[in-house]
Amino acid sequence: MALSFPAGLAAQIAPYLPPASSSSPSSGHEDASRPFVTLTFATSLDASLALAPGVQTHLSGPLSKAMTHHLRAHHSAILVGVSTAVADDPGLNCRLEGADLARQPLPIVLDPHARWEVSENSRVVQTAKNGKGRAPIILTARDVVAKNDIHDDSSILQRQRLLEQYGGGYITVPARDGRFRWEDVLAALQRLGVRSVMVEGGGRVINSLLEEEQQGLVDAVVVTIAPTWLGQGGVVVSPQRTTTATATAGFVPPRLRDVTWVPMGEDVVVCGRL
Ligand SMILES: NC(=O)c1ccc[n+]([C@@H]2O[C@H](COP(=O)([O-])OP(=O)(O)OC[C@H]3O[C@@H](n4cnc5c(N)ncnc54)[C@H](O)[C@@H]3O)[C@@H](O)[C@H]2O)c1
Ligand SMILES: Nc1nc(=O)c(N)c(NC[C@H](O)[C@H](O)[C@H](O)COP(=O)(O)O)[nH]1
Repeated sequence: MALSFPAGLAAQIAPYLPPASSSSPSSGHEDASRPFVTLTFATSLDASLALAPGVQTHLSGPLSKAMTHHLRAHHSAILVGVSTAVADDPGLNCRLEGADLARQPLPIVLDPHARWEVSENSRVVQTAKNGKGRAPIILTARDVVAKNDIHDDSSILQRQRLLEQYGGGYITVPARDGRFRWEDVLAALQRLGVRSVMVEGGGRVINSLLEEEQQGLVDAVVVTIAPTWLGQGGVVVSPQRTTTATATAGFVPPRLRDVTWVPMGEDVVVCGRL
């Protein structure tokens, strides 16, 4: 069913959206060499994204869910980690009333080891096939693809061919110990023509972007807080402190600035900048 997001709420979120064009003076995003980055997710009162790894948990109420789709309509890409793609089988499209293909964001999946067995049955592929969204681009570690693409029958190549039919595919990014540097991820997106990306999760993706040395890459933060406790054992947002920071008495924890709290039904959405 198509979602709708009230104009009054949209006006309160507007200052945190990426600029319509990179030359907009209101953006606060001076660096045209990389895309505008919005970090956004829904959390419980105990900072959980899901009841357990691999379990999809609906936290957002109808209004904050519509807000997420409003954000999707204003970004050129949506990024998730492979465990979210596997757990949720997401559509990764904008399902707002009147959203047309021209305004659909490009789904990006961080999958260094090419673990996601994306197929014709995956919801994101079905969505692209039905003209309701775009096929995903999967970012894979350079050495993983190098090992596989010499075999014509390798499953990565089959998946690549499937995705290419709909305009998606794999691209490779340098990795160290199976991890990409966010600068390299953003540079790859920039080369694809992505001007703005919303990073939706899951836990490992969010925590890695909130590590001290990566925070400078985040332009806006939009977090939905739902009035529930998921309990221990969930997927928790709690970034690693660096060794020096932990050992230093004067450690100043990261804090949002330019903060706006927007009640949305039973949830509250907190917007800010890092
Ligand atoms: N509430 C929400 O807003 C929300 C949003 C997204 C996902 N989720 C939930 O979160 C759970 C998944 O979260 P998770 O933490 O298990 O996994 P995840 O979705 O963060 O994916 C983790 C994987 O992504 C890749 N990855 C992450 N950062 C990387 C980096 N810097 N470089 C290279 N690869 C990187 C790695 O392969 C890693 O194993 C699911 O249960 C899903 O339903 C909730
Ligand atoms: N805003 C938000 N509220 C939630 O309660 C929840 N579980 C997610 N999860 C984020 C995740 O990135 C995607 O929303 C899902 O993977 C589903 O994506 P689709 O709707 O199928 O496109 N996001």
